[in-house]
Amino acid sequence: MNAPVVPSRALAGSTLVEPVLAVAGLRKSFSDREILQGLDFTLSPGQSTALIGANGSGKSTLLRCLVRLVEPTSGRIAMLGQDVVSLRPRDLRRFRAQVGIVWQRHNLVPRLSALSNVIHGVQARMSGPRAWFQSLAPAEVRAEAMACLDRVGLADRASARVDSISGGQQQRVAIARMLMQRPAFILADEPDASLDPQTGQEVMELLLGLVRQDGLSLLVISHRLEHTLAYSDRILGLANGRIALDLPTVQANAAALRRFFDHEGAA
Ligand SMILES: Nc1ncnc2c1ncn2[C@@H]1O[C@H](COP(=O)(O)OP(=O)(O)OP(=O)(O)O)[C@@H](O)[C@H]1O
Repeated sequence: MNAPVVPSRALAGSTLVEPVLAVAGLRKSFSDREILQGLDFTLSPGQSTALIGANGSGKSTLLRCLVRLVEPTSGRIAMLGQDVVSLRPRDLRRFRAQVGIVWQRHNLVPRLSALSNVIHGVQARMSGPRAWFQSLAPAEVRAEAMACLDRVGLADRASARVDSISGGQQQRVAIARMLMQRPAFILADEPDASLDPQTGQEVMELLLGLVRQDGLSLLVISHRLEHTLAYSDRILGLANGRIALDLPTVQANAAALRRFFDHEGAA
């Protein structure tokens, strides 16, 4: 039987803070390979947490399990006050609408404008043609989409076709689209991959700004050591199917982290 998730309270200064995420005994197997071998951790709200580990250590699997894009084999997940594993399909959809996901590949519609793509983000909250077509979107949705584009520094490219803007700008449009969901929690799976160093840095800065200025919580996978050190408050390291590292970023030692990136602990 699964252990109940009792969100342990974390002390932040003198205030008791409810975790935004509590994971207990999380396991995931593919065929006979157990990739996640019983993970336990909690995250406090309003923090940026970096998830690191060697190729194949299970980072993406963990992220996907948190929103049940991959079904956990066993274990408990409490996120944003929801018992995620027990959610039925309709409630699962509602829950997912509160979680913004940023992928390495952003799946924008290339021939549509940046603004139209951002408007599509409202589908998490609204269905039908009004969520699909810029011309049918209510004025308040269009205004909110413009505000999201402005938040990512692209208000002046609203009418540009997505296939005419740079890779970094496309990633920003994807982040603006995700903001249309009004998420409370962001999961980001290598948002800085396939971008040049400067652009990757700008995207990471943007995500950290959402934590610092907008109070969102972020769990971000990055293969770049310098980004992990610069853009997180806490670092979780996966190795051999377990959480093998958990420390505040200010205490991190670059050489010790390097081993996680290079070879340590594929599952
Ligand atoms: N749907 C699946 N079916 C079978 N095996 C899978 C599936 N998804 C992932 N795996 C395997 O699980 C292991 C962990 O994969 P995962 O993508 O989670 O690792 P990762 O740490 O994110 O790797 P990377 O850093 O290379 O992206 C890998 O061996 C992978 O091949």
